[in-house]
Amino acid sequence: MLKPFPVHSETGLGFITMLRSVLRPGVILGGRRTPLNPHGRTICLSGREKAGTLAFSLRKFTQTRGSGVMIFRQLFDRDSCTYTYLLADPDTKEAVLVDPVIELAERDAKLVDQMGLNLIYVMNTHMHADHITGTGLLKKLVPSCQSVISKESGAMADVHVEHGEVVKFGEQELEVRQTPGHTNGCVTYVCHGEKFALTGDALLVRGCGRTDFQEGSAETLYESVHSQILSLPDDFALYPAHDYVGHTVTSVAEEKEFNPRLTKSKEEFIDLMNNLGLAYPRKIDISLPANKVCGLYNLP
Ligand SMILES: N[C@@H](CCC(=O)N[C@@H](CSS)C(=O)NCC(=O)O)C(=O)O
Ligand SMILES: [Fe+2]
Repeated sequence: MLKPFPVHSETGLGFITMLRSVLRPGVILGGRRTPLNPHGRTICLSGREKAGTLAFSLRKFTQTRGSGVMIFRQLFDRDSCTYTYLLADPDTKEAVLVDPVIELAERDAKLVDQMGLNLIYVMNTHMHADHITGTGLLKKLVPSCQSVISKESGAMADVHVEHGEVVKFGEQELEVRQTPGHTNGCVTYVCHGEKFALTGDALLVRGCGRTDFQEGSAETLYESVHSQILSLPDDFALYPAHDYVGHTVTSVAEEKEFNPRLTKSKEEFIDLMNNLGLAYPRKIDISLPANKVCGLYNLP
């Protein structure tokens, strides 16, 4: 049975307060209270949902879960369909950006400034092949921040992280989990306190990263995703680095049930991934050399 996944709040209202505001007393379906959307319209439940499945995403400025509070923003690049994440500790104001895009580095720096945050790390989940990372430009725009990427990526950075290490900003923590297969340097950043993971291109919503370049391996990806991501608790939210059809977030439970690639056997998965027949990313020839030096290459 799916459980609702965590909500990352953007208004300063607590999780419970927000849930109360969308739960209308007395609306029960199949023995469960039925959430309404903020406009008061009942969400229509499919057959599967009526059987007890309800997954929904509500997003506000800050989120309180237990004693943990984190500022969480998901930002989007329409050209490369990349998600960039801004995470911050509201008490110390320390912030990190994950997977920024060079064309939108000024947008990201402006948001950090407007929110009064102190950007300490600009991080990447892997060496991207489809766009130039905003890391180098952000380091110019916010000189005090440091770049972060995995040691395995082979890319230049101020800080190289390895499996099991923890990135701290204020009281917030991200565990580094090595999830190779899309590239050999891919990592997933897991936030246990807020119950979510930033999966990069290892796991996409109802999909996964391709494995046909950058030392990709379908077998390795299958093992990484199952052992390091889908082994997290069912209600962990999973945020990808890309989405091409409009999804924003998923959960461990959803992907274990609905991912059309990763619910297959390992042999079927390898066969599928080795026959995707995708065109190479348009910008691969400029992105890889630039990202090897954390996007500092030929900066304007
Ligand atoms: N059309 C895009 C590239 C699309 C693409 O290859 N995406 C990658 C992630 S970026 S390295 C991927 O792994 N896709 C998985 C899939 O199943 O599509 C462009 O030209 O940039
Ligand atoms: Fe990628």
